Amino acid sequence: MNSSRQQIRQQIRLRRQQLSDSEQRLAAESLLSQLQSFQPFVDAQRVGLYLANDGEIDPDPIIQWLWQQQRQVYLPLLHPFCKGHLLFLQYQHDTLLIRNRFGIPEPSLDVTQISPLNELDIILCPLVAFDADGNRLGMGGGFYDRTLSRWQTNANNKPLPVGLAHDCQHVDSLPHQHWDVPLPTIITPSKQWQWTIKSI
Ligand SMILES: Nc1nc2c(c(=O)[nH]1)N(C=O)[C@@H](CNc1ccc(C(=O)N[C@@H](CCC(=O)O)C(=O)O)cc1)CN2
Ligand SMILES: Nc1ncnc2c1ncn2[C@@H]1O[C@H](COP(=O)(O)OP(=O)(O)OP(=O)(O)O)[C@@H](O)[C@H]1O
Repeated sequence: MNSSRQQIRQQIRLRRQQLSDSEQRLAAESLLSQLQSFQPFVDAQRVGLYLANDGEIDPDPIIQWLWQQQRQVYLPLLHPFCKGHLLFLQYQHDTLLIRNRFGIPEPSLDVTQISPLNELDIILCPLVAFDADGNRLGMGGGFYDRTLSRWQTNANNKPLPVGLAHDCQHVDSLPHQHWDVPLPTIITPSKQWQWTIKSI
């Protein structure tokens, strides 16, 4: 089970790393257009995002649009004490970014900039692969699984998780584990995938 997760991870990571710069730019612009017709995104004031790494679809056009619209953007920071957990800190033009141990830029720890998770309206998540049932395979740290594990039971059902991916990250089916959190929506440059998630 684990080795096949690992194999899929490697295969799909390679696939997205091989996209050219112009394919990446086009994908990123198309993704913003898709989101602009997704109502929960249009209504969101506080949005969790990420900075592109490893060939991930680049949220930069989304971030620029949100800033223009005076919405708030939050980025993940690896929790300094709580292994495997993320904090979300506000990202503004002048936010100081420092590379984490994976080489991904993240805001430096400033407690005044932290948002409680359930005060984010929506969280746009990176992923490595997704399948026809909305199962998500990530980089393997379990960070987003832990972050999203309680969204459905939060009183306000926030934040709404939405996966972002290139079309080539879709696979027929993924082996999943009990801690995997299926996503109700995944958006690619060409399509909005929606699933009804059974309430728990
Ligand atoms: N852009 C982005 N930011 C993110 C994530 C992500 O998937 N994408 N994360 C989502 O969880 C968290 C970071 N998780 C990550 C987990 C593993 C690796 C990684 O490159 N692993 C290497 C091994 C590195 C090592 O162990 O030193 C590898 O698999 O090659 C990167 C990020 C938080 N920030
Ligand atoms: N909700 C959780 N509570 C405790 N441990 C968890 C939870 N979710 C995942 N884990 C642990 O994290 C490890 C990695 O999980 P998994 O391979 O599913 O990560 P991933 O979804 O690929 O990564 P990520 O969410 O960071 O993008 C697993 O070994 C699992 O034990």
